Amino acid sequence: MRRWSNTNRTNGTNGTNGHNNVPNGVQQVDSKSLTGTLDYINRDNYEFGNYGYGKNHVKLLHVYRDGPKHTIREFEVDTHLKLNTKKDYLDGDNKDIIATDTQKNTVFVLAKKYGIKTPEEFGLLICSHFLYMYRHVEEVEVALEEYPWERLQADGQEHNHAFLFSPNAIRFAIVTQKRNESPIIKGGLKNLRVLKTTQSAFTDFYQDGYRTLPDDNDRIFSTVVTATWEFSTANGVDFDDVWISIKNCIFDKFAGPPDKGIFSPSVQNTLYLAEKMALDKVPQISRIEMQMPNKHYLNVDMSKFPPSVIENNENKEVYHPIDKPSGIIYAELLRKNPSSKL
Ligand SMILES: O=c1[nH]c(=O)c2[nH]c(=O)[nH]c2[nH]1
Repeated sequence: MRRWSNTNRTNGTNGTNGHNNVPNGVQQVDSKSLTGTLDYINRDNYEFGNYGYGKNHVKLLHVYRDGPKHTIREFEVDTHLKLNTKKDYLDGDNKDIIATDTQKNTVFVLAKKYGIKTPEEFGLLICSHFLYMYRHVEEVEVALEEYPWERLQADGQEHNHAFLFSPNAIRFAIVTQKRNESPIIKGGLKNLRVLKTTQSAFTDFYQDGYRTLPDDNDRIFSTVVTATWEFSTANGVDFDDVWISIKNCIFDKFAGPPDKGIFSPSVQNTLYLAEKMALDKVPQISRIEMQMPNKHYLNVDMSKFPPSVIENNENKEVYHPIDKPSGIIYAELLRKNPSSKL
């Protein structure tokens, strides 16, 4: 391996004979043919793991104008391609490379030609375009993240063309397709931060000499939900509806009814119940995975303060939010027989 250094020795003391960094004892040959020989040996010794290339964060706003009523969708799109040769990597031969700049253009042209309904459908369109247009493309992956625009309401009436950025949750989709195979369509949400002030406990967990955390019968529960689900079909699916339904399953199992709420014995149980409800409610998904970091709000021990400072030291008002460390709870739930629901 070449050693990079900032000294400029040419007298051979660095283990070379002073000419072109050829190791001592090696007969000097034409450097081009030596490189070629080494390449040949290396190709036999090594193989590629994952590889591919593409354009990340292609920003795109699409405006659909239906008379005075306008509808917008704004995305950041990543397109990744895998070609059926590696001559670009191995030989520096660029002939097959569909430039990442071309990939960016493709996103704009397809949005202009066909419009955008949902991130999932736009992802499917981009995948089929690349596979159809270029025989040497073996696999396409398109990841889309949507900007959370909501139509503005004025006096209870929906505005025709003004929108509010409402980052309650970020929607994303990932569509991958290999040549001659069906696409894999995933939908998801992230950054959905929620908190409740009661109806959460954590008790009866493993007791040994390492445990210091006491049982807590009434704690703050806060998390930032990430959920990813996989569709078993695209036929007749209303992808917007599915996204809202699954978000509502999370709210149902986290928050419960507005007056009484719903009791959570642990993050694990709440996560499982939300996933189960999503699989029950949305037959077109085959699996769902969620992550729920436990954003801790620690009780501040007011008993340490003297009565002259604080009278009622039974504290149910003041908590100390802790960023790190944070608990992380995750699980994936799958249908045992994926085709049984459809
Ligand atoms: O809901 C919880 N699950 C845990 O696994 C855990 N661990 C912990 O310290 N607090 C919590 N809370």
